[in-house]
Amino acid sequence: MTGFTINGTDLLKSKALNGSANGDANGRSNNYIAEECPNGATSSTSNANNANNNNNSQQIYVDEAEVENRMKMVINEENYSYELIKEIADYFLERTSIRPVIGIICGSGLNSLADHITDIQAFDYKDIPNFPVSTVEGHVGRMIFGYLEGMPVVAMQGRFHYYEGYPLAKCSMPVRVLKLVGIKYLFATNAAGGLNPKYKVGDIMIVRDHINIMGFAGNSPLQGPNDPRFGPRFPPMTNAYDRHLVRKARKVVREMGIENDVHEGVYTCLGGPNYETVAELKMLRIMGVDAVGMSTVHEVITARHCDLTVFAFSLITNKCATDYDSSEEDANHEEVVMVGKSRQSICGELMCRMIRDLAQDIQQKNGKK
Ligand SMILES: O=P(O)(O)O[C@H]1O[C@H](CO)[C@@H](O)[C@H]1O
Ligand code: HPA
Repeated sequence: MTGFTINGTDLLKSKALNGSANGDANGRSNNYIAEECPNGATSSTSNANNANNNNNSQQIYVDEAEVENRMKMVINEENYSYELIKEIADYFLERTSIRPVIGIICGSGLNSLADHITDIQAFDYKDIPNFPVSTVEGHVGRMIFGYLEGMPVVAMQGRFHYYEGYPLAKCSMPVRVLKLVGIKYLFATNAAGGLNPKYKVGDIMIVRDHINIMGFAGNSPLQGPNDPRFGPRFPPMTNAYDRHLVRKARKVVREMGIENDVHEGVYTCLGGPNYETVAELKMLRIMGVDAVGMSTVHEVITARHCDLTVFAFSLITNKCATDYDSSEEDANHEEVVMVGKSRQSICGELMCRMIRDLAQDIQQKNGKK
């Protein structure tokens, strides 16, 4: 966690070292002295202890209320508080009577997935209070409520990426909004580079799992104070992509007769916006990555944290070059969007059939109750 410093003093560290929010057992308040050691390291002592403290360190008075304020600022700016997210959810709930069960995120060039939705009510991101705006070509920037295969759904035509300048928590904040709107399932889609040599441009990869490389570097959408109203501090990720929905997708793909163009694999998200070097792609392949993009992973982590059931697929929009003499063209976003558009009908059909099948399951389950 960064951003909690005054004059180089780590406020969070000071707070943690100095006891409860209401003062210590001896009735001392939690205002305390933080010491900035000459070597740049920081240590803290309580106000009372410090009277006897006679070393060379520079002393800085740290106010408990100020710490709380700073924490709130960071939570609101980067993580969005539960209350703020609820306000955004209420904005929709007050304006539409549709109560979606499934949330869909349309990837680059895949806006048309939402064309299958009927009885739509659309909200431009720019009109939604406290909502970010899409800045990437191929992402319309609209939230669409309606019905798909008879199921109430909500679709995001446009997502937020880290490279746009949004922190990860803000990129995936809409997932929490959709949770509070009432969805139970998240269907995420993306455009991705095919790293598995068997993948062709235009193929689909059902996401079986992901590798959270940004998480390896300590960057997570769940970073910061945890609000248990969303989920636990340490959520498991072993069933991140629901195994029943993966099985269902296999069946649907067979029914569609497209099994030769569809794979199951591992996705990873890099920060972007640059595409990868050959050396990076070689490393990712060794790690077991099949498709690479710049989204989805943080959305799925956020979705699993708040107990949504997740299904995701990648449209392979380009082949990644893993040697310097490769004849593959350099990746470029125009091509990514173009391939998305050229494969919109197959991606749309997969989505519709999955939702039709899932709707039948849900009906059956409800019938049995
Ligand atoms: O993941 P989506 O949003 O589909 O878009 C993918 O396509 C863009 C790069 O061409 C990046 O934003 C990458 O993440
Ligand atoms: N790399 C990263 N993100 C992408 C790619 C790629 O090759 N294609 C589409 N999104």
